[in-house]
Amino acid sequence: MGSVCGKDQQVSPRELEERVQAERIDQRIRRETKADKDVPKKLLLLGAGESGKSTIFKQIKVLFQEGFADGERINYKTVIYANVFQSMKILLDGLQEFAQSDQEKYTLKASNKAIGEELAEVGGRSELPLLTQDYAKKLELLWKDPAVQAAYARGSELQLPTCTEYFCNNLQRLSQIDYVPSQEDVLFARVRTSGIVETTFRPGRSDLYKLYDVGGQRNERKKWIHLFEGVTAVIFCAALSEYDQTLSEDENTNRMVEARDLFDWVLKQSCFKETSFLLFLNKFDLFEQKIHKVPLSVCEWFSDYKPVSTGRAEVSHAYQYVEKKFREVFHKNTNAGNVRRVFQVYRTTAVDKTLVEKTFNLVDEALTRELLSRGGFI
Ligand SMILES: Nc1nc2c(ncn2[C@@H]2O[C@H](COP(=O)(O)OP(=O)(O)OP(=O)(O)O)[C@@H](O)[C@H]2O)c(=O)[nH]1
Ligand SMILES: [Mg+2]
Repeated sequence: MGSVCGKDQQVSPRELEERVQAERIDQRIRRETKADKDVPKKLLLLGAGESGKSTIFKQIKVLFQEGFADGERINYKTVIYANVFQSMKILLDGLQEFAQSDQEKYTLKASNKAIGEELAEVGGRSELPLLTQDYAKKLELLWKDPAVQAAYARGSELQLPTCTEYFCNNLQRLSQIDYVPSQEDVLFARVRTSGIVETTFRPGRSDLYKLYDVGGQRNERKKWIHLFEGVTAVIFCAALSEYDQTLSEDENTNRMVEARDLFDWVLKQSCFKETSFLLFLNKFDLFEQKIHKVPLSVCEWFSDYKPVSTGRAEVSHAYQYVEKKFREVFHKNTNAGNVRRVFQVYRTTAVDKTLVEKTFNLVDEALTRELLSRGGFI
């Protein structure tokens, strides 16, 4: 705000008094925010399995820390290879199941049958091999086989990892002798989180944050409770595109319904009465593809959804509907008078670095504004 007295200006006593007052507030903000900058604000990433929490966590390292060094990326090679072999094994098992009702559509080309048998056996081993160029050629033949593509189109019924298409479209590159995974490959690599991981970061010149990532599958959730004290904000991830999928740990429960019930449960926790909630409606890239093929109403929570049109307008209409449903859950659990519990919804694609950076700038802005408002500064 600068000096209270301009050189050439005539200032009335009332104006002077206002300026002195403003300068005092400014000084207090500067003092207190400087002290606060060194005390990390606690952020929890919560959400069901495969909603994208660890991918957001990895992006923090890429965006606000040193990224993944060569050595760390090389360590991801075995994870990526395991993702590839397991994806193919799931697709080949799926073929067998689907072939029972449509033999012709779900049978491999005669020239690929022997390769299919070999790779189904490899994919089932507990110790998976390295992806040699020979394996990559065979996997590529299978991936392009119309029967495998038909099974992939029904991937929602198969518990296929989200990264299947990304890695299967890059088999040649992945199998080069000197292959070192790129930062993007690391973001797509799927490892189920078990336990709790934490990191401290500062986006730009802003506040210091401590971010916690947890395992989202049901058997992991009992560990969450140890983190619930002193939380500035919960980042709740829900995968938008999984409205037609069931849980990998319980094939009778729809993933979106699980996300709703989990969100509801987290909101009810007494430690979070005044905690801010940042809802990341994630996997938007996959949602916008799927919405044209699978009606939103297949999910029981969205049974009354009516599409309005086709194309981009429909994507946006469907997204807004889902956002509204989550907002209802938040408001059902939050008294109208509780202005302290800030709620923001973000449409995210966790594998998109630029978008995650923009989202975190918005998150930082929202949390800073909210903390200033709590301190009575604004
Ligand atoms: N295409 C796409 N893939 C995503 C997105 N977000 C996450 N993924 C992929 O989805 C898979 C699962 O993501 P994770 O970040 O491991 O999910 P999680 O919530 O940590 O899962 P748990 O550790 O089991 O709780 C990974 O292969 C990610 O690369 C997204 O927005 N778009
Ligand atoms: Mg995880």
